[in-house]
Amino acid sequence: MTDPRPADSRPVVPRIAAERLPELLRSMPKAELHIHIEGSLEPELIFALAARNGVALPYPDVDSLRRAYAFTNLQSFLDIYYAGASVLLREQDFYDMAQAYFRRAAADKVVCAEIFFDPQTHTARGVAMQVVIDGLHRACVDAKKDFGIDASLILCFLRHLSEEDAFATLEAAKPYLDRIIGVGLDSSELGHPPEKFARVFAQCRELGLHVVAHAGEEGPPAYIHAALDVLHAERIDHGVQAIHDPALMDRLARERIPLTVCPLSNQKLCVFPNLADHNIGALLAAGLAVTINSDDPAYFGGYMNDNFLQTFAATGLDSDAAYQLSRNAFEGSFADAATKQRYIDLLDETFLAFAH
Ligand code: HPA
Ligand SMILES: [Zn+2]
Repeated sequence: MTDPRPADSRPVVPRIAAERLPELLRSMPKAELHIHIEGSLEPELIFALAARNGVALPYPDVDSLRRAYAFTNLQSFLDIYYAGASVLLREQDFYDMAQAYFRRAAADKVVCAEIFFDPQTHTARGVAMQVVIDGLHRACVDAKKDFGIDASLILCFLRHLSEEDAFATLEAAKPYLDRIIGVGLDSSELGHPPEKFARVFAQCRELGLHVVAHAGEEGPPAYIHAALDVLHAERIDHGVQAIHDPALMDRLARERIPLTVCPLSNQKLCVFPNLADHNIGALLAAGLAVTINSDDPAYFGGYMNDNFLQTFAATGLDSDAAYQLSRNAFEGSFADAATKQRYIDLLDETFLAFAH
């Protein structure tokens, strides 16, 4: 069998026949680097938690809530996403939400999950930072025990809120920084460029936290430049608008900056008209360190395997791309070098098993 890939550091992995691709995509080990845990809250759990906590919802039942999931852009989603999160009040609620995600992720062969959470969505409703972090952290510890998933937490600042609010959030999180691997930036992108949070992120870096940021989901390439140059983001969440800036594309490829791309999210929020129009193939072909992720799986119609299977079916990506996407995620994770190698060995073993 000939291997068409360039003779760089990549190992020789066998190409898998197209008819076995769905099975390969389902069974290969994965890292999920872009998942908002509040976006994993399924309508059934929203209603169960609302009943448990005596929270009134503006929808009579699960089906009518689900019918409201017809989004036209990022903001139309965020409005419903923040409303859904209003049922989360107690430590056990955060635990139950995260545990449900880990159960689904394990079924999709996720072995490493770096989870975003939005504390301001909760502290603004009077829920203490400790309640949020205690529940999520306990679920992360049990994820290893129950599902074999290495799970860690990334605190996201809401960019539609002020710098002052972000600083207050960082202050409230300081007693718990040993349970957080990094910080991110999410919520409404347009009109809220990364520069707004330059000083907050500078302090986060001084505290030894990893830094990621949403940029170039709906916003222009300039926001990706700013995430890299001003916030010193180590990964770009989404980043698909980089395609409009050739110099930026060169830089992202040269520096191997991971892009945590979320195809079903992009489809549901009308970033691309159809999945078949997604630019993931072009980003990969340009040598960018692209990964596939679910973003807000309960709202966008799919978890990791749905994202992989539907994207490959719609765009015609092959098994070489599958290998590269999974490997990019392991290399782009914040795991230590030995753990990354263990993940990559697992990936290689899967491909070798499929070749026989
Ligand atoms: O896709 C997203 N973009 C920005 N903020 C978010 N918060 C949850 N999901 C998203
Ligand atoms: Zn996101």
